[in-house]
Amino acid sequence: MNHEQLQQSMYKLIVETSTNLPKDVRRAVKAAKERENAGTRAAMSLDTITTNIKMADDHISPICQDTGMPTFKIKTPVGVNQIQIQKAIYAAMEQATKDGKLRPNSVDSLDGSNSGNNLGPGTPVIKFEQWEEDYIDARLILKGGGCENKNIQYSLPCELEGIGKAGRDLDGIRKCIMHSVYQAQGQGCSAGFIGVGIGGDRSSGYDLAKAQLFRGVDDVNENEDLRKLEEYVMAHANELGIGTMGFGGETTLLGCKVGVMNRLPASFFVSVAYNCWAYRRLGVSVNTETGEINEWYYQDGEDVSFDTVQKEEQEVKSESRVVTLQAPITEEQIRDLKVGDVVKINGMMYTGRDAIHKYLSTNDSPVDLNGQVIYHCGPVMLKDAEGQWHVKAAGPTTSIREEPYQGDIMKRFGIRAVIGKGGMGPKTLQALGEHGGVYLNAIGGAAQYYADCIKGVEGVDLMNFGIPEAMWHLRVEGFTAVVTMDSHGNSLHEEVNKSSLEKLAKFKEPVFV
Ligand SMILES: O=C(O)C[C@H](O)C(=O)O
Ligand code: SF4
Repeated sequence: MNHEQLQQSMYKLIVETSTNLPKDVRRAVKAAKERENAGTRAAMSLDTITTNIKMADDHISPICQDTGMPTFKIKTPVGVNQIQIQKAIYAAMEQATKDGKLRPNSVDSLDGSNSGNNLGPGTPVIKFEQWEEDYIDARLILKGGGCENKNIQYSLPCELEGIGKAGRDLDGIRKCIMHSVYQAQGQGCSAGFIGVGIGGDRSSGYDLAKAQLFRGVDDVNENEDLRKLEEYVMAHANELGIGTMGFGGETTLLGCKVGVMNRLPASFFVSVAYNCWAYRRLGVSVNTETGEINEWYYQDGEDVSFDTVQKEEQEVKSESRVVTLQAPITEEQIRDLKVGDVVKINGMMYTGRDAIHKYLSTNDSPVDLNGQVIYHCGPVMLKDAEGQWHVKAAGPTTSIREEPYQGDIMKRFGIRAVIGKGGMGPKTLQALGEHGGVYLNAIGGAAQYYADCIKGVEGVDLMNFGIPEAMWHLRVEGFTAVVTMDSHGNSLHEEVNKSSLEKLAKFKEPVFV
């Protein structure tokens, strides 16, 4: 096989997957957008999401800053050298990382160091299979860490919060799936897609769940029971009212695919793989002799374009109060904000995620954070020939991971605003009240949209933590986010969690008997 051409084909697969959302996913996002009422938070969020999808397309830049776990599924004719394919994938991964199409995302689990090139033990995941066709089928999914954290595995029988007892039958499975959507809330960047695996052991069950994510969004399950189950979940999960980003709304789930395999007599697992709206998976068929791409998968049908609503127009339609703030921000300005307000930030903000929060809990800050804004974000960055850094993608990361540290750090350093996604817990809410702070929710996955608001990179600290974990000093203009936790004890996340739990309880009665 032509090795250079094969590497080129794998590079194309990686770049397209990272930057161009497949058509079946676009159709689902578009349908969701049409269901939401104009002016609501859900509609505004979906506008940001569709604008972001278009920007990623236009700039050939990552849809979301989180490259996720690159997972390849490759089928090869008997006799094709799989080691050669593996080498081509490694080289292509390295190149795509250098070109800013992927974030360096492979981290040593023990010492926290980032390999820098997306290669390392277990990264990327490549699964080979042989088949009797005469071409190579290569598929790739980039599944982000935030949604991966919302995967869940049930062991039946069990007792589930809200929806009650789940037995070892189809109805028990139904309950697990409904519960899985509830427990994800908005933290996996809803509206999401789920792949469900029934049976297997703990690892093959999850594999089966993830394999479902390679099915087309519009395909119909051939197994009659599973088809009914998928249709039931699609009809009812949206009644939970979790909505885009957990802001409430009509659409919580965009797809549900269920697979089944045998199990052991003693075990009955239901494994759910949750994928965010930024459902980046594509596939190609490759000629075994030339290494060239013959065909792309998941791209059937007409182009799905999103009408580009200008940011300004969105505000006019929105019912929310819009407040512009210049950092550093005063306590008085923060105390004036209420849940539901839309805030536009100008000035500086500082990124900080897992490593920075842990560091700040026992060390001094490298910069004066008094009155400043912390952004839970691990961006994709590129350095030019002059040594200047540029932001290639910069959406928020899941904030709840910082819950153990956030309140103390805000108080100790005088931080006034924290921007992230998915919300934070009671400890932070209490600290916001005591100290005079606010939590702002940015739209998860909208990495191009936010990168566009960043007008300059003025410095960086703690680069030893690696690019995603370092503290980047960003100058922003019109960085827009919604107040979802305020200094008056209100939390939209708490409200949506509570109301969706009540709605979940409505699905307690048996359906599949
Ligand atoms: O790692 C990130 O940048 C984001 C992550 O995928 C998340 O959803 O929290
Ligand atoms: S930030 Fe959201 S959209 Fe991006 S990978 Fe994480 S869960 Fe997915």
